[in-house]
Amino acid sequence: MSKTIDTILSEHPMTATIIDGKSVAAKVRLDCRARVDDLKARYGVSPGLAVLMVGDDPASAVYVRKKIQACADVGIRSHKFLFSRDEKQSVLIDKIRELSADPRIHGILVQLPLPKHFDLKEVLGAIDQEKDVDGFHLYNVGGLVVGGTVFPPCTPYGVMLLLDNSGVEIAGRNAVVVGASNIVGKPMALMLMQREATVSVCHARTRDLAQFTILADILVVAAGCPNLITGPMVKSGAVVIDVGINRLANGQLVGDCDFEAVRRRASMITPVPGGVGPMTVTMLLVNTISSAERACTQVLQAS
Ligand SMILES: Nc1nc(=O)c2c([nH]1)NC[C@@H]1CN(c3ccc(C(=O)N[C@@H](CCC(=O)O)C(=O)O)cc3)C=[N+]21
Repeated sequence: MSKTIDTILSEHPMTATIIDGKSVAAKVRLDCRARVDDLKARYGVSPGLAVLMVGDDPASAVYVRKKIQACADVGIRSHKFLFSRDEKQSVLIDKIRELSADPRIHGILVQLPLPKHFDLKEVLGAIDQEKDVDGFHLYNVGGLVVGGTVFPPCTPYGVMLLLDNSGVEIAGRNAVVVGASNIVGKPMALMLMQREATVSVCHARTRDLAQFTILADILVVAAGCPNLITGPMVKSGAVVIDVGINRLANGQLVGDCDFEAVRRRASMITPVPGGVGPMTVTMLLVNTISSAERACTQVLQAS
């Protein structure tokens, strides 16, 4: 009699295949390049992204630099706007309104986190929803709830692409999301739900977290706690997506999983760095290009 997959898995501790975010990102960026060239040829338009950054948080500066470099790589114009950390909110909002009205700008991104005296809802609400390439405006969040949003938020969108690109079946499977932030955990859960996964959402402080994670066929961890997920918490053969980015005291960059231990249980795992991070930046490019394409075709329909 042939063995069930569960028997085979329990008899053979596995070493997970590494899901290479960099190489998937490179493939998607090739496609981006082609779409940018096409926009230029058909409409004489090159997509434009505005990146607004408040303060000089070193991590934010690194991410902003990566985004701007990625834009340059595929032919997207990027415009960076820096504000001092004690800038008035109204000055930032005026700039967002100006960019919202500028037809050469197709995407507006406000780098987060903002200093405490900013009201995040008001700032994000000032972004034209048709240019909200981060997908953080309430309109786009609502779209996500109903299914089929205009701009899926970049990190969970990138995770879905990694899963699809790796041939992971989603419908009917158990997905556990650890971390319920507005930018990763919540939209991630909604996207997995939309694809008919059975979704549980946990927190770093969930009691007996392992009781939930052990059921996951697909485990997405975005809690920002190094070593939160240890080997025994992971079901044999699970697909593990580590969204955490933590800088240790020794300067090392690690995710939320004890990578070596989890790797011996999982069938696939994303590394940190080189997993979800490169996809986040890439999906920003995808959203910006989609926005430019939409703007071009809308002009045609109107005339
Ligand atoms: N409005 C807004 N939109 C964002 O998309 C946004 C944000 N704010 N605030 C911060 C988070 C974080 N984020 C990352 C981008 C790139 C990597 C990335 O490229 N990581 C590399 C390594 C990074 C390194 O070496 O430091 C990797 O994982 O391989 C990670 C994280 C975007 N975010």
